[in-house]
Amino acid sequence: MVHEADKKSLDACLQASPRPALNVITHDHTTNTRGVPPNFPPPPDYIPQLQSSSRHARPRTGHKGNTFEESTWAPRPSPEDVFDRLEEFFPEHDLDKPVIDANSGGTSPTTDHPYGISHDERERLTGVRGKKSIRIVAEEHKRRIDRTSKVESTYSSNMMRKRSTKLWGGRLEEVTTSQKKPTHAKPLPESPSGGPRPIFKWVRGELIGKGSYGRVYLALNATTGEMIAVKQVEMPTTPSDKNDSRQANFVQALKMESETLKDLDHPHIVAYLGFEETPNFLSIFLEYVPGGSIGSCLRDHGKFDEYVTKSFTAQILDGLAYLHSKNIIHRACPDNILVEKTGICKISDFGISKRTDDDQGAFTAMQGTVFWMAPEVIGSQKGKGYNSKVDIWSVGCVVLEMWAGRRPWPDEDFFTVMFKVSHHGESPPIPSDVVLSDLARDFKDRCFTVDPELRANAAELIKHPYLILPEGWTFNDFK
Ligand SMILES: Nc1ncnc2c1ncn2[C@@H]1O[C@H](COP(=O)(O)OP(=O)(O)OP(=O)(O)O)[C@@H](O)[C@H]1O
Repeated sequence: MVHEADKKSLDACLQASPRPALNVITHDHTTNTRGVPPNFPPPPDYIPQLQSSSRHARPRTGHKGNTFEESTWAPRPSPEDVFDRLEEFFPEHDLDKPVIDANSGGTSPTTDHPYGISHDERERLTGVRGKKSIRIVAEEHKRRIDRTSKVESTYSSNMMRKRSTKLWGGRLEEVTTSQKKPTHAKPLPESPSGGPRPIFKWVRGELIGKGSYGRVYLALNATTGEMIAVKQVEMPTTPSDKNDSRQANFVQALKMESETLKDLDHPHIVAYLGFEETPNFLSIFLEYVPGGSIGSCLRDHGKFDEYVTKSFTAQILDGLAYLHSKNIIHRACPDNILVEKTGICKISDFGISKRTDDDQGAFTAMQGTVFWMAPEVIGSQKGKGYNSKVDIWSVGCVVLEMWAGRRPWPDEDFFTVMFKVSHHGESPPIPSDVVLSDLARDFKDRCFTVDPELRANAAELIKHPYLILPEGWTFNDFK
C-alpha cells in the first residue's frame, strides 16, 4: 500500500516545522533483559488444545469470513435496527406484557401512541394499571433518539459522544416475561439520604459474544429504553462448582474488570454502567457498542483504507494514553477494540488475560494473544517486569494488521512467534503487498523498538505526523 498522502505530509512537516521530538524519558525500571526467559516452554511435541470458549484462543484465519462460533452469535446491530426488530433480539420475552412501571423512563406513557393505541387504552384492555411493556419503553426511546439524531445531523458531525445512563445508586432488577422466576440481586444499602433507592429494570436479549470467561448479551435498560451490553459469569452454586478454581477465577476476573472499569471515563474506553450480583449470575453492564471489533471488521472487510487506519490508531492511542495515566495496561489486540458504526473506537475487555494467577488460564490466553505481544511480556513471569510500553508494541501489531488485513505473523505458529519475539526481539514482518511510506515506517519502528525504555509512549506517539488526517476527513466506511 503506497501512502501517497504520507509523502506529502512528510515533506510538509519537514519544511514547516521540525518533526515532533519522540525522544522518550521513561521512569520504569522493571523491564527484564531479553534472552531465553526462565519460563520459556520447551519445543512442542504437540499443539495444546485451544479452549473453545475463548475467542482469543480459537484459530484465526486472518482473512475474511467468520468462524462457525461467531456466526452462531447475534450480530452487533445498531440500536435503531434492534428497536425495529425487537423480536429477533429479545426472542425469549413477551414484548407486549406490561411489566415496567409506567412512571419510569423519560416520556409520558399517556401521550405516546406507538401502535395507534394509547397507553390508557392499553391499560384498559390489559387490565394492568401503571405498567408499560418492553415494546412501549423501547418505542419511546427510539422516538427520543430519532429526534436527537435529527438535531445532531443539523448541528454536528457523527463524532459526538453519546453517553449511556449509569445504573449505579439504584437497585437492579432483571425483567423476565417468560415463565422463569426472576432472581433478585443482593439488596443494596439504603441511599445516603435514607430514602429508597431507585430501581433500574433491565431485560437480557441475545448472546452477542463470548470471552475467555464471560458471555456478553445485548440488553435493554427497561427504565430508559437504551440498548446496553451485559457481560455475565455464572456464580458457582453446586458444591462441585464451588470447588472448581476455574469458575472462581472467572467470577474474580469479572469483579476485577468491574473494579478497573468503574473509575474510567473516556470517549475511547467502553463505558461501565453498573454491576449486579444475584445467586446465579454476576453481571457488569456496559455501554453497547454496535458494529463489532477491529478484528471482526478486518475479517469482514479486509484491510482498511489508510485514513481509517490512521483515525483508528489515533483513537486507540488516545484511549491508551488515558489508561496509562491511570497505571492500567491493556495489551491491545484487534478483537478488544470495538468500533461503532460511526468509526469511533472503544477499548474494551479489561479481564482475566491480564491478571490471571491461574497458570493454565494465563497460558491459554497467551496462545491467542502472543502475536500482538511485546518481547518483554513473553519473557515475563506472571505480569511482572514490564510496563505500559507493552501496549505500544501491541499498537504496532494492530496497525500492521490494519495495513495488511491479516494478523501479525500470519505464517507462523504460537511457539515460533514466542521464540522469535522473545529470544531474537524480532518484530512481525511486513507482508510483501504492503508498501510503507517513510512516515508509516518511522511510526512502525517507534512501536517496535525492542528496548521498552526507548520505545515511544502513547502520548508521544499520538503526535506522530503519520497520523495526520486531511482536514475535514470523516469516517464513512472501511474502504
Ligand atoms: N460493550 C459491548 N458492546 C458490544 N459488544 C461487546 C461489548 N463488550 C464485548 N462485546 C463483544 O463480546 C465478545 C466478548 O467480549 P469479552 O470482552 O467478554 O471478551 P473478549 O474480548 O472476547 O476477550 P477475553 O477472552 O480476553 O475476555 C467480543 O466479541 C466483543 O466484541
